[in-house]
Amino acid sequence: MQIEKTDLPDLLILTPRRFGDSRGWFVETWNAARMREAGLDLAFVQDNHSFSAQKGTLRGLHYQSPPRAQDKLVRCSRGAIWDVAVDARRGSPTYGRSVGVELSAENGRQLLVPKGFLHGFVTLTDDCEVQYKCTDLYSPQHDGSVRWDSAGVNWGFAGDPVLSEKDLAAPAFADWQSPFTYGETA
Ligand SMILES: Cc1cn([C@H]2C[C@H](O)[C@@H](COP(=O)(O)OP(=O)(O)O[C@H]3O[C@H](C)C(=O)[C@H](O)[C@H]3O)O2)c(=O)[nH]c1=O
Repeated sequence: MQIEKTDLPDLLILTPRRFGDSRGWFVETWNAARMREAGLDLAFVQDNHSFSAQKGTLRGLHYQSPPRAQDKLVRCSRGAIWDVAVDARRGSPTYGRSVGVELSAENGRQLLVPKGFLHGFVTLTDDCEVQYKCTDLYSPQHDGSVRWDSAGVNWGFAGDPVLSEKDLAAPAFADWQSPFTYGETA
């Protein structure tokens, strides 16, 4: 598994090895032992899978607040997305900074989004499928959003995205009180 650092120290890009042959390819999209070997000992408890029909669909920026914060391991299994994480940990030297990376069925890259980061993506193709593992179960009362266009994120996307009502109504980053503190496991 290839591990790449990003401009945000705790945000990593993982690319598991693909075994190609005349039929196509095979990949272990997640392997607990391999993650542990890499010092990434995360206990995932829920798998999510979303389908977005239209290019330009934007889901985010989302989080679950402590004590139900989630680490996420995100991949795109059909089409392509611009996947984004924003450091929302108060006191972090990179607070408010974001990183975006293209995840696609073709490149097989995965973004590891730690607790304390807002997460979102915009689809770069029609018919996009995104799958991600979470280290805590869904908890609606801890589920929160911040407006997609309020955290200085470069989405690499012009025009109006397709948004849910919830995301349209989300507070701006500047008006939002982050529940995360740097150095505390959320
Ligand atoms: C997240 C979630 C949602 N749901 C239900 C609740 C709603 O009835 C429906 C759609 O939920 P939502 O509009 O929050 O889905 P997304 O906009 O894709 O939200 C996700 O998108 C961004 C990119 C994330 O990182 C989060 O995992 C998550 O917030 O699925 C569940 O039953 N379980 C879940 O874990």
